[in-house]
Amino acid sequence: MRYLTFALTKGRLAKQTLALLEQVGITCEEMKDTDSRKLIFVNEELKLKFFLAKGPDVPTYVEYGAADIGVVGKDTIDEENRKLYEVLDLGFGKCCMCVCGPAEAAELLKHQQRIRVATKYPRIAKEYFYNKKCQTVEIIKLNGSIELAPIVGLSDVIVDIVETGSTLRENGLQVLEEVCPLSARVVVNRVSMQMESERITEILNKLKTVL
Ligand SMILES: Nc1ncnc2c1ncn2[C@@H]1O[C@H](COP(=O)(O)OP(=O)(O)OP(=O)(O)O)[C@@H](O)[C@H]1O
Ligand SMILES: O=P(O)(O)OC[C@H]1O[C@H](OP(=O)(O)OP(=O)(O)O)[C@H](O)[C@@H]1O
Repeated sequence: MRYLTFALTKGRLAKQTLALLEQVGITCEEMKDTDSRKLIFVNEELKLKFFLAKGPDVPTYVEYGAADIGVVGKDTIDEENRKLYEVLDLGFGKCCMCVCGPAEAAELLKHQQRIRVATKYPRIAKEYFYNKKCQTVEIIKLNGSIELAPIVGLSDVIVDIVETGSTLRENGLQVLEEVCPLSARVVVNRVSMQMESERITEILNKLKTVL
């Protein structure tokens, strides 16, 4: 039997992903050693391999078949736009993609023809404003601390993830429009879905019973 490989997202989603897999008997003791520099982990009994990667790299590994299955945020799936199947909503990592800014920017969104939008998610932002059809946007790609942009005058608004809203509140910003709800999803390589359909379906069915 060949190994099935999982690409899991490092960081915020990792703990809940591992806990969920554990609930359905998919365990990997080695992976819990957070001090280790080891990158790939094996469960010989189940013939499974696991690795942790940066979120935006997970869809890449899955599209190319280097991983059969991935767990990644919906934001990253939409932004990366890779060829893969999105098969299951895991219901954690819940947050919302929003257009945010200072209260005054609400007027700009209604009336101003051209606005500047800072974001880590240029594709999602472009598509959102394109579908609204009423505005020309200049998208400015940033890599973090997006809330800074309207404060220092780099942009009028931002498109970013809001979870508790505390980052916005602490910086005098607010949600102006909601783009879409987000959560962690399971993605599957297109060929693996055909070739390993039985094993993958069994894993997905087990996961569904604990969601
Ligand atoms: N408050 C939040 N902020 C950001 N992402 C969140 C939040 N809550 C849930 N998520 C989800 O967790 C995923 C991974 O978040 P994480 O913070 O680990 O990555 P990141 O912020 O993109 O990475 P990095 O900190 O390395 O830049 C996101 O893609 C998103 O789907
Ligand atoms: O609504 P909240 O609960 O405040 O969470 C949202 C914040 O968390 C994320 O940033 P992250 O911590 O990933 O840091 P980053 O800005 O460097 O990406 C996101 O980009 C927001 O800034």
